[in-house]
Amino acid sequence: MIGNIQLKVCGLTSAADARAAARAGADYLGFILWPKSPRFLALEAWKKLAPDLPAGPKRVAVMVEPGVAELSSAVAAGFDFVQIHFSHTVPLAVAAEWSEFTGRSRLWLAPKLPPEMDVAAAWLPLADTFLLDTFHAGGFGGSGRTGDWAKFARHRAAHSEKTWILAGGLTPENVAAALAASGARFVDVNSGVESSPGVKNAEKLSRFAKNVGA
Ligand SMILES: O=C(O)c1ccccc1N[C@@H]1O[C@H](COP(=O)(O)O)[C@@H](O)[C@H]1O
Repeated sequence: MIGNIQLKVCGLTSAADARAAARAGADYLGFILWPKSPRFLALEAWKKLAPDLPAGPKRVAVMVEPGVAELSSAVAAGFDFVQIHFSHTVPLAVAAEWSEFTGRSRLWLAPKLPPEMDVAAAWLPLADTFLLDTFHAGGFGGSGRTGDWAKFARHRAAHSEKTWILAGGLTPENVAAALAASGARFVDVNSGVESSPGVKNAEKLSRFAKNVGA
């Protein structure tokens, strides 16, 4: 926690970067289990890494539309939370299955929302936490592009019983403006604190944390 802001640092692939994130004040460490990501960490690699991770921050598996077997393997591997990115066209029954499997308190839903679309009312009971990332037609996350901060503020105000995480293109340079415009109390940073995909930059991380607290 930095001031009253919770921080997740995502896209980690090494223990050294996880320690740097923890030193910067991360409450959550994210590991991307999606093979198409340039920050992909295979589950076997995660299992080797886990004993060297810093104590304290919670561990988040980031997945894209997982099947139940895949989800089951991730949960069994010791993650505290599962963040699932998915197309808005995924049937509700599939999302309900994710929720039944993890329980709503461990599930972070990250719907891929076209600009004109809001979080569907039917998804809300499935998870306690929602992550709003920038829409980009060609992918699921890690775009490095900023999103619609007013839309985030609207969702947060309309459903204040949920935890809302702001993601998408956050950097040391824009995070203070993003917090002010969105009202977010929980941010997720990824490519904005990297030297290259999957490799974090300690100087950017500490500047990001400083600006979160400013
Ligand atoms: O980073 C990825 O490659 C990725 C792939 C698939 C799903 C999620 C992914 N990353 C998530 O994207 C957001 C924002 O990233 P960025 O700051 O715009 O680079 C973040 O939640 C990551 O967890």
